[in-house]
Amino acid sequence: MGILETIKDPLDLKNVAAGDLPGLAAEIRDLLVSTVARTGGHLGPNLGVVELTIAMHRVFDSPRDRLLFDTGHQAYVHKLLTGRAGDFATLRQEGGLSGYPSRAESEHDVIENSHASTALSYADGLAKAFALRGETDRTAVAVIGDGALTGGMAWEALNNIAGRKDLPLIIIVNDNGRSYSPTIGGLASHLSTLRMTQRYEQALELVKDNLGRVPVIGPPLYETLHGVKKGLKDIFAPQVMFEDLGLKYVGPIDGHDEPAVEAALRRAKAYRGPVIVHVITHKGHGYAHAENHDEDCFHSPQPFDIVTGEERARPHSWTNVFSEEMVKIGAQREDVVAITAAMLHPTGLAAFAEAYPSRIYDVGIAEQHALTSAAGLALGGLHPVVAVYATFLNRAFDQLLMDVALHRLPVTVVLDRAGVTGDDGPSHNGMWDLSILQLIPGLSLAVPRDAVRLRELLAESVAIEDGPSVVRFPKGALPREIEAVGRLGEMDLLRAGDPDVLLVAVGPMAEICMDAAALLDAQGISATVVDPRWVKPLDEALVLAASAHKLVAVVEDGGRVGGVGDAVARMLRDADVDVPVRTFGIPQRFLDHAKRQKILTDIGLTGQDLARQITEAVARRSPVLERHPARQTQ
Ligand SMILES: Cc1ncc(C[n+]2csc(CCOP(=O)(O)OP(=O)(O)O)c2C)c(N)n1
Ligand SMILES: CC(=O)[C@@H](O)[C@H](O)COP(=O)(O)O
Ligand SMILES: [Mg+2]
Repeated sequence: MGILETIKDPLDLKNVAAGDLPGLAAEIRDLLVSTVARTGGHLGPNLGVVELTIAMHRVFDSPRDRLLFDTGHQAYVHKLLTGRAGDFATLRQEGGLSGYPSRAESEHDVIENSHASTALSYADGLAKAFALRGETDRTAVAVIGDGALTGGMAWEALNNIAGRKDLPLIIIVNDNGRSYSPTIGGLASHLSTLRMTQRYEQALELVKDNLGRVPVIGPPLYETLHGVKKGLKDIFAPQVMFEDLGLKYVGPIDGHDEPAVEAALRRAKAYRGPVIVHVITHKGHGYAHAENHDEDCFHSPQPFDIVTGEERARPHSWTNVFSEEMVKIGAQREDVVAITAAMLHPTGLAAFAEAYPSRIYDVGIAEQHALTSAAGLALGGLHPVVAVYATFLNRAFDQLLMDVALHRLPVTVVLDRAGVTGDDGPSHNGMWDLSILQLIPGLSLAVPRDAVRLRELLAESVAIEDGPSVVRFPKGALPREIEAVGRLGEMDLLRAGDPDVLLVAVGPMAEICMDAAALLDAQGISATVVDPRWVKPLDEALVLAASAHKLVAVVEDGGRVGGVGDAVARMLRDADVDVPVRTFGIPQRFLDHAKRQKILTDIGLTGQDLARQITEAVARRSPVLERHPARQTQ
């Protein structure tokens, strides 16, 4: 029996002999690699925190102490140590373990995240709550990566935490020098100076030796540690930064030396005030294919071959088309620059960066800054293209509204992973943008239905110079191309029908709308299909088209509340066109993780389901169909 099998609860881990911990770490790594090779997932980040997570659970008493993982993508080891090793094979599968902390899964999971840079704020609040309730024995512990530490919220939290010297709150900076790519910016340079210096090994030894000697209680202990640190301070300037913020600093600690991490955490815990423990780890540690993976150390690989490290081929995707197109646009337009929030490769901007290295800005995990910095670039005479995942744009709503749109600035935002993404669960689905973007005055919003339209609409978007434009597309493989049979204003007519139903197909929903139309035809219901291409502003031609039909059905891969369907209904109301409008989209709830296609099927976004629902709707409204109910069941 392996050691991991004996750990049903963190308490069991505390009883494992120190000499057995390297064996446990090796077991965990094997399980991480063999599982993620099959399921895909966040391998590199988790391989890097094996010893750190073991040490955390040996030192703290979860769930009485609260262990928080920023972003949450590196919580697999935590899951394994909190009674979920037996279920680990179900990772990221429908009904199985989530790829992030999940409150439904375990009392040891406190927050459900995946959006970076929030954990310190949660920890701040928890520590304040413990204090106010007199629960003085409890400690809030947050692990945050060097990447997540580039996010503005983390610094807002640090500022507050530094203001409350009485709160027992431990911030573990898991510094592996990388987000996906190497982490950028002044903070990253500070940290990397510390890591890269030739005297780093010497420093680790010095800290380790001194940690071994100091007593394990209270502030006097910290003063001893402080003395150690002051000694280091002479050698390394960068750590002064945290001290200058007023936060106690312990480190740097070799994050793969479990006893050293444990010792540092015990001392930090004993201090009973806010402490930063700076831990140096290697992303992908212990699996050579991850460690040597230049692009992102297997940050989140597809399923892969364990021996060769070769990932399952990714299909030609929307991201690839955007990537190619950006290089072309860059050649034609010297004023076009691009911004990524620490996701150069996943957003497809790497090719642009290679072609035009002076025109790419990686701003770190800082979507708010990305948008307002884009506004500045636009004020300076450039046309920025900001590429982010749709769900992360939520962060920067106010910046897009007030800093870009109010100033009518030419900024193009490109939203990848729009609509249902699936495997990453509720926080990753890009189901908010179609609703929140409808609120922004002067913003133009394009939704391409296929690769041809993505090229077309991206070109049209960067040509807009009097306000922001957005292009959004989903995760994964490109759909089949659907050619227009005509044009209605700016809209593409995909299928001409008689005046029964007008299907408004929002971008990639065109495919299922065409399927539905064919099925409806077989039921004797004629459907016209239009793709508006621009869902904001909506084309006036839609009013005329709608008034010529008995029912309008809008189909979108966004939340139903406030989305395109609602915009169409409002437009028709305002024009006094009295045609019923049905909206089909993502129900306004948090969707559990599952495969994207499975979720789309479950929520009725398939040709067959649409046809069924529209048939029912028509039947409810049409006297003809009511008189001939048999037609409904054909
Ligand atoms: C707000 C937000 N923007 C972007 C991302 C995408 N993202 C996920 S993990 C990651 C890098 C995280 O780096 P770090 O915090 O250093 O953790 P590591 O993976 O290196 O352990 C990024 C950019 C995100 N999760 N949240
Ligand atoms: C944690 C995070 O935000 C990313 O790592 C994300 O999970 C990647 O998603 P994709 O696999 O769709 O690029
Ligand atoms: Mg990192």
